[in-house]
Amino acid sequence: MSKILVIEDEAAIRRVLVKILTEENEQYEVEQAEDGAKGLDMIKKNDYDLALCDIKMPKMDGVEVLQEARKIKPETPFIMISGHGDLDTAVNTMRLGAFDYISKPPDLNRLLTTVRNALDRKELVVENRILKKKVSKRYEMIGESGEISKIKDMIDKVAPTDARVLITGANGTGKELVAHWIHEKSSRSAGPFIEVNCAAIPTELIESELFGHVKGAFTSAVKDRAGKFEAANKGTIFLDEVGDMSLSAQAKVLRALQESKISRVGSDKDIKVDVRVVAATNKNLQEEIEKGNFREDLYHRLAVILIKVPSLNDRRDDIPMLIEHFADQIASEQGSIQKKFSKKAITLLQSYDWTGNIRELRNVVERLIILGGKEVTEDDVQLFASK
Ligand SMILES: Nc1ncnc2c1ncn2[C@@H]1O[C@H](COP(=O)(O)OP(=O)(O)OP(=O)(O)O)[C@@H](O)[C@H]1O
Repeated sequence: MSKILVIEDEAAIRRVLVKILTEENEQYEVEQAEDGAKGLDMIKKNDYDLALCDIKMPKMDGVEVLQEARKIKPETPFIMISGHGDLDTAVNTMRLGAFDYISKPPDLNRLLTTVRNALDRKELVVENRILKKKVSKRYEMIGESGEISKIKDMIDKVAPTDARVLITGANGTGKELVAHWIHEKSSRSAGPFIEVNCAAIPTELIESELFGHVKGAFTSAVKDRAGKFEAANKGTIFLDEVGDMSLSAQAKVLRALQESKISRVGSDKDIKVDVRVVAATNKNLQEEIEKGNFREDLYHRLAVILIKVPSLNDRRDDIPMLIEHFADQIASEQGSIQKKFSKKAITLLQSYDWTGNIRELRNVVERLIILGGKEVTEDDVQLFASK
């Protein structure tokens, strides 16, 4: 259903417009207002997908209606209807945000095409807004504790520079989120953000994954292929679980960092790359260096800036906000209404041991939303999330 409002003081024209639209498409639900003030009032109270608005009207003219409506419902498109004397004004309303204008008496074809176009665009605008919200919500960094504020400050300072950053912290503390924001807030944000999970790639494939290969470099290399460093050119590469990288891959990464160039496996041709490196690990790299598992020179190259992400147990003040955030996120993912958590339920959750960190907290919130009552209570927590 598309809700359309016709604001027109001339009864005959109003009737014609309503008739044309209702007969054109049974999905059009058309309402009418006989002057500008009434029209604006209806816009305030309802969500219309489109308004058709006459320019010359008593009480409040169409330009005023448009300007006021833009303030309260900017997403509602306006098609202005102009009479003989106000064509210039009609053209000017486009600058004020009107979608289009039609002249009186309305030409049937032009009217219907403009209406269709305006409705299509409205749908796109709304879809786009939902998508954008979804994307930014996924990466929202929730928390106001001293610990998280320090991290946010650090991101703001470090992001605009090209400095390499090493992010440390236990599993599920939000290291990837930090890396994402370093990229987003940098001048490279229009470029790619390429993530490589070094622990998930078999040792024998990591070099080819990072640097690419040429045909014949190894048995399965049937054609030339670019690696992640090349893919991340002009952007950021995020080396997650960097502590799990083989020593030979470490040597190649070191060269890429020192000389800003790489070569594909099986080739000695150098390729220049302009990539910012952000790495993360849950390992204690100092210990790995002592054990001979990690190159000290690479460590110093990577850890120009060190960001330590605290575990959830060290920032319990953020737990209530995180619960609310996840409850909201899960409700919108599942298309259900958001459940509230009682104060006591939140306090109990706040006292738990969250060694599994934020990822574990999110899973618990999801479980409680599915299994708990209308309002998630302390009993629900004890039953379904006891530790
Ligand atoms: N401050 C935060 N606010 C909201 N969500 C968060 C926050 N920190 C982490 N998350 C969410 O928790 C989950 C785990 O975060 P993330 O993947 O960044 O952790 P990680 O430290 O990279 O984990 P791993 O070491 O296992 O790769 C993600 O879904 C992330 O969006």
